[in-house]
Amino acid sequence: MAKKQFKAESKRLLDLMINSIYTHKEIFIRELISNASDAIDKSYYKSLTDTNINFNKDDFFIRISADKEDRTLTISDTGIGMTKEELESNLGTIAKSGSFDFKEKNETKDGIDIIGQFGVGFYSAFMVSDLVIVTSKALGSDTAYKWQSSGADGYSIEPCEKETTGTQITLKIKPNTDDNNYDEYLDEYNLKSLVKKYSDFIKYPIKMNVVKKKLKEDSEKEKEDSEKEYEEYIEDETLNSMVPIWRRNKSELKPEDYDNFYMDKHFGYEKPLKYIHASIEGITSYNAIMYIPAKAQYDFYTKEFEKGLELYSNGVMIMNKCSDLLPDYFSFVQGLVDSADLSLNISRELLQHDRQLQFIAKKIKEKIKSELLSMQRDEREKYNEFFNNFGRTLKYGIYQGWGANKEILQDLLMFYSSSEKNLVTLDEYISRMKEDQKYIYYATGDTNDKISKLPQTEVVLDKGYEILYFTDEIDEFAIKMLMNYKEKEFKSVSSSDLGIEPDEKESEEEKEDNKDIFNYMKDSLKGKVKEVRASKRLKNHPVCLASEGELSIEMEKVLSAMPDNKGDIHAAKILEINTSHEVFDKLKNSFNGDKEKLKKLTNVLYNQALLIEGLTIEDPVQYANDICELLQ
Ligand SMILES: Nc1ncnc2c1ncn2[C@@H]1O[C@H](COP(=O)(O)OP(=O)(O)OP(=O)(O)O)[C@@H](O)[C@H]1O
Repeated sequence: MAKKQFKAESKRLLDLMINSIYTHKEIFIRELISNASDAIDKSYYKSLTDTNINFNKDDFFIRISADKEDRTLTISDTGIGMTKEELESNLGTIAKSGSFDFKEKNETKDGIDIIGQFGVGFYSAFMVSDLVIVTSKALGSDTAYKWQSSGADGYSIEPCEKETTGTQITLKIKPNTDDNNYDEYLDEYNLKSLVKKYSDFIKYPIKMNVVKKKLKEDSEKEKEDSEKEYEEYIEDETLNSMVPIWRRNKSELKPEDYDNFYMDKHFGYEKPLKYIHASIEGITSYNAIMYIPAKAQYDFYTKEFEKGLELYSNGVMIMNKCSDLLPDYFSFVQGLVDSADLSLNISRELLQHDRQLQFIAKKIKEKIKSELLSMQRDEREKYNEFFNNFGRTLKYGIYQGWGANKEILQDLLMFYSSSEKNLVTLDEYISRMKEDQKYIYYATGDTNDKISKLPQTEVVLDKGYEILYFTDEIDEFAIKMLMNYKEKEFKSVSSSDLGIEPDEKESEEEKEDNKDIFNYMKDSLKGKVKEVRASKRLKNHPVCLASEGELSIEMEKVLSAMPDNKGDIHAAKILEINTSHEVFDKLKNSFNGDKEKLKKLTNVLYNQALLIEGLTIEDPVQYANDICELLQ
């Protein structure tokens, strides 16, 4: 029997494909099962238009069997089969997809769709086997044919015996190597779990004869457990569950069903906080089930974490983690998407630039947002829990996108409020703003408690304005990207211009009087502050720091803590002195009498202001010495 050569480019492609397209060899099983499922779809489809063909549901199935001794794995189906010519053209030419031809010729009816639209899947068989034998009998044909090939050297076709219509593919599994344990493709347990993993929702039964054990009849009652005897028997088991939960009607499903599915899929070990079920019919149709986990995954904040949703094409899993379906700021979402409309090209593993996929991703993003917003509105406790776990990810989303994600994310943000003593949304803040209030005020610090004691907050609180507490490092950076919310600008309580008129204005005369002393103090601090001036915000405290310009003191703190910090990032600091405080009288007296003492007082006050801000003192020894001397 003469061997035919694969078409020239096919030969190269075959080699490339076997060695590089698929990262996991085990997916060959998914490919062959989905081809089998397609072939059954085609039979079903023919039966819709040809009254001579009866489609009896029970006659259609896929069967897997493994023979360890022979090292063969066989996947057979009762689908449409292939004629000699089809074997030749479908399996002899890589990248010629028979499914695609079929689809072109026949309008899709009755929701039947065909998974394969690109012609490389079958060849994945060569990743695990060095001989592939396909015997096939086409629907309505009397003769069966055998196609066989051991890879790039070509293939042969000859007539053979086969009783039933359909296709049987036998793979001679490769011997084990140091790197690959091919035996696992002959192992019953492993095959079962691969089918579960990749093809659980194929709509036809995938059957396998499975060895089971039962108690021998006479061994049942009398004997002790250890003495009981078992016997093996064979059961024809259906390995897949066939109807995926996401294709079922929402009204049939209970919350427990979603929770169970979450656990079954090992998305997490705890009940999810929320499930989202989306069924979209349109130019691009898809079903999605997504979950907001109750807690961040154990590796969520590590480099190893991989975001993404499982991607199915018509019930066949084509990607374990499709990262293109989720923006980074929703990376905590878990779940899956199934669509029959994905135009798959080259490989099921290379989908990135697919337009349909981008469309689905956009819709999914909007759906997640609207579900989160309704949780925020109707289930505030739950939302708070969500936000405590994942709020930081949303804020990073605003920061990383340089504000581009503002529209989608800003309403999801929450901050602790000085007046509500709870997390509030920006919209809620705005709704409570006083008539004369120009800005959305915020204060930064390590904890809510520390912020509540900041001297800078006094004047804002005195005006009856609410303050948002920023305790996450990212907060102020994210807000800088937002710039404003509903046309209200954000303003740090430490900024030099608060937009609040003080009750008692410093008279021009006083200003002139104090100018010299403040200049002296500034000089004695040797460039550490940009200015020393009378504070308009302090009530009870003698001193505080304010900042001028884009970089705040809090941002300086965060940036200085970065590993690549060179110590050159400094906010423009202003030392504010409360001129109504008795400490100021001491400063004035020293200025007129003992300038050395004023230097010490200035250094102490400056360092106190640093401490209040949570900054470190540059020279603690000097600070301690100055205090000691002043006490003497
Ligand atoms: N079990 C089968 N029964 C009938 N025809 C089959 C079977 N397996 C493969 N074929 C035919 O061989 C063609 C090539 O298969 P192959 O898996 O390489 O590509 P495909 O299924 O079209 O696309 P995909 O890359 O998505 O699998 C198929 O389109 C189909 O016509």
